[in-house]
Formats: sequence, structure tokens, C-alpha cells
Amino acid sequence: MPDQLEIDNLTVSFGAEGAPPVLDGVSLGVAKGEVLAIVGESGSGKSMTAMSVMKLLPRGARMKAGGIRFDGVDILGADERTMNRIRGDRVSMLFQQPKRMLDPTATVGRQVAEPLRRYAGLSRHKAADRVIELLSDVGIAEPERRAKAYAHQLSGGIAQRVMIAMALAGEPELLIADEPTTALDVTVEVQVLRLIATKRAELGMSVLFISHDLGVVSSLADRIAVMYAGRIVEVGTTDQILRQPQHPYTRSLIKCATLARELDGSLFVIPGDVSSARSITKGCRFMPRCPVVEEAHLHDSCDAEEPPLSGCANGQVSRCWATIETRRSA
Ligand SMILES: Nc1ncnc2c1ncn2[C@@H]1O[C@H](COP(=O)(O)OP(=O)(O)OP(=O)(O)O)[C@@H](O)[C@H]1O
Repeated sequence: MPDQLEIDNLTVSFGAEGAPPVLDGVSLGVAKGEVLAIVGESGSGKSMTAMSVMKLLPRGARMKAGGIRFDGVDILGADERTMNRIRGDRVSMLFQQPKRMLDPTATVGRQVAEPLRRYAGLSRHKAADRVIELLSDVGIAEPERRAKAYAHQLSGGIAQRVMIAMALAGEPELLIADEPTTALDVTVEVQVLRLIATKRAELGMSVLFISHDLGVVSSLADRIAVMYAGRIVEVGTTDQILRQPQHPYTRSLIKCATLARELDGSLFVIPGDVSSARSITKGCRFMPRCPVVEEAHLHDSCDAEEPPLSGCANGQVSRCWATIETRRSA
């Protein structure tokens, strides 16, 4: 059965012709009911991937190649009417700054009711009742009182619960969550992650979850895709990625993750800078920061040619010459 969401060789650029793409040949699939996390440092292309699925790329972005299909619908070829229906009904999105996403001039109740009236065609009265059910369903105490509140009267955690209520109002088939807990403190973050996991199980929806932190996604994701400088560098089940990471970048991200920090109390930062990596057109983009290139004596290979995404028998794939060498000699 084909995946519910299929991203195939997606390439996106900004600026002058010939500028290095911000997404370079990204291919990913999300099966129905699956949680796929995309993880990588800031600037790796996670949000661009998510916005491409919603066909909401910023002005100036050029899609150069590739295709996206959602439940068989060609997203890139779809007209605005089809896209509005998909966005309003079948695919919902959660963002990092929930308070900024809410309209400061309208009550919570009015904002949650809006999609119910517009897409589900509920009467004002029925929508108001449904709003209270939805707010209560996402764990908001005193939903009648909260429905009358404005965004500035909510904590970050309650605002994100309101956004989740809005996102789930139409019972979407796919939820795209772009760093939805980054602005929240740790206790609230855990609650929101649990809420997303519960709702995913209840509704049987798929989730594309974006984060810079492997620790955050470890409890929620079925599979993890690791991105670096516009490229997918590793994909595997959550267990494979956390227990047997193949790519040195994934191993560095594991060291950076909150879970690892909590265990040994130290903060790890990957040495070097990601900013120029996209303009590396010949060799491995991670090579200037790679901790294994010297010890594996692979400098020439890594410098000469970008490694392909290549797989183990268990389905895990990664883009690293050292891993390919190890597999070859095993
Ligand atoms: N409007 C824009 N104009 C030009 N370049 C952009 C624009 N938006 C994003 N980019 C480029 O695309 C790259 C990928 O951005 P993206 O937002 O997808 O990264 P990300 O992995 O989601 O990081 P973050 O967590 O910081 O959002 C950025 O490094 C930036 O250089």
C-alpha cells in the first residue's frame, strides 16, 4: 500500500538561479497512522519540508523538482480550492509560538468555532457546544471560562492546547507539528506530547513531527528522519536511530538531546558551523564537522563525492562513507 504522504525528490531554492537549494532531493513517506519525526539543527530544512506539504512556501521560494502526494492527491499540481479543502479539513498544522498564532482580538471560543462553522457547517449554537467539548477534550479545565478568554490571558501551555483543539476539530488525517513544544517549559512540554500521542491513537491520524531535539521526539515517533543542510542523512525506526545510529551527525544529535543532557548533566554542542554546508556541492556536507573522517582514513572519499543514502537489511538508511565501508568489510 502506498504511504499516505509521499514526498519525492523535493528540491526548493531561494534567490538567484544556481543558489544552493535549501531542500535538496528530499524523499520521505509517512504511512497512515504513523508518526514520522524530522530532526536536525536550525536551518536544516525541516520547516520548509512541512510548508511544502501544505503548499505554503514563503514568497521567493522556487520548487525546482519533485512531487508530493497526499492520499494520492498531487499536492503540487492541486489548485487553491483543493488545497484550501485539504488544509481546512484533512491536514492540520501546529506551530511553535501558539500565542502568536491566535488572533488577539477574538475570544478563544470564537476562534475554535470558526473552522467548525466554515468546514463542518455547524450552526452557531452547535459550534459553541462543540467548542466546549473540544476544549475539555484537550484537558482544559473550566472550558466555558476559557472559551471567553483572549490569547493574552492564556499561558503558553493552555494556548498550545487551544491550538491542538483547533487543529483536531475537523478530525484531520494528518497533523503536521512544527516544534510545537519548543516555547513551553519541560513539564508542560511532556503534557502536550502526551496529548498529541493520545489524540493520534484516538483518531488514528498520521503525524509529521518536527523538532531540533531527538529527546523530544523519542517517546512519540515511530520513525525518525535526520536532516542536515537540506538533505536527509539518516532514516530509521526510533529504536534504530537511538540505539544504533549510523551517521556521525545523528550520533552528535543524540549527545545534544535533552535526555542525554539530563542523564550526564552536561551540555554538548556540535563543533563547527552548519551555515556554509549547503554550498558544498562535491563531497559530504557534514565532513567539515565530522568527528570520524580522520580516524576512518576516508578524507579523500568524503571530499570527492557525496555518499548516497544506502541501507542495511533492516530498512535503516544513512548517507556516510564510513558506514558504507564498515558494512562492506563486515
Ligand atoms: N524566506 C526565506 N528566504 C530565503 N531563505 C529562506 C527563507 N526561509 C528559509 N530560508 C532558508 O531555508 C533554510 C531552511 O529553513 P527552515 O526554516 O526549513 O529550517 P529549519 O530546519 O526548520 O530550522 P528552524 O528550526 O530554525 O526553523 C534556512 O537556513 C534559510 O537559509
